Amino acid sequence: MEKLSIIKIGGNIIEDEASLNAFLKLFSNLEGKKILVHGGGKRATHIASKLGIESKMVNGRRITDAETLEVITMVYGGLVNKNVVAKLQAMGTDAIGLTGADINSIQSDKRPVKEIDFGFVGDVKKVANNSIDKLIKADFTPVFCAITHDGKGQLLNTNADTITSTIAVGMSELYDTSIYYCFELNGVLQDFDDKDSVIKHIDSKTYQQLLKDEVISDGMIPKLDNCFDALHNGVQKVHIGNTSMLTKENELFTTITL
Ligand SMILES: Nc1ncnc2c1ncn2[C@@H]1O[C@H](COP(=O)(O)OP(=O)(O)O)[C@@H](O)[C@H]1O
Ligand SMILES: CC(=O)N[C@@H](CCC(=O)OP(=O)(O)O)C(=O)O
Repeated sequence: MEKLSIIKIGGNIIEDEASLNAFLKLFSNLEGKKILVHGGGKRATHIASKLGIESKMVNGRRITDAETLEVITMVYGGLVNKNVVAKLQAMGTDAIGLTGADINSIQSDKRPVKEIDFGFVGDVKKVANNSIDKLIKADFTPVFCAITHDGKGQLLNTNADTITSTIAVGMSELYDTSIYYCFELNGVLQDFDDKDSVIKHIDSKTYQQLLKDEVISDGMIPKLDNCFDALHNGVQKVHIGNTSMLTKENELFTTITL
């Protein structure tokens, strides 16, 4: 099978113009078939606050009422996505920006209300791998933002890490698929105060121990859950690290296996 890399960039990279440009240069030069997924949670929180809208997060997920959905649609689907696409075009990569509604690429169900009502948040149901593959085969580079739809006209907010793992699972029917979660740190850290204390390898067993020892917290827990979901469902390899892990020179990052 041909190789496909799915690369996700976190909100802190997007916030820093120099880091974003450096990452996009690496991404642009990366050989082989590739898909980019971006978040932008920080930017959404910032712009919402300028509009007088308070952001509420529960378990790392944004409570998305109708007003917040308008903000995230403008920020993820517009501002961030189109800037990234324009920068990639300037670097010679024929990028196409997408939400999950475009070419019906990612359908989701509105999250059912249990203890918490997350509002317009979607849990991914179906990835149109063959439609996405048409773009890839035509030599376009898809750039996805953190928005899906329910197929009935409703846009839904969906965490970018989850979008990454579910696209990767869908595409693994067609390609030998690897995920690269790029963020501002060098990888999953043993000691949060020592930025070089990267845990080079995590498997299901060591993950349970890390949880028990409270070495990982916050956004890292759903990120790792997404990694294991992907590995259980056909994805070959998952990596977490800073953007330079996309180069052959950097060997300091975390690899996740089952
Ligand atoms: N052991 C750990 N190593 C690295 N990051 C950790 C660890 N435990 C918690 N984290 C937190 O997880 C965050 C990454 O998750 P998240 O904010 O969802 O990422 P992203 O920037 O990719 O959206 C880091 O910024 C860090 O604050
Ligand atoms: C439902 C939900 O929480 N969606 C996320 C989507 C953005 C995202 O995931 O951005 P980062 O990768 O930059 O965190 C949010 O609105 O914050």
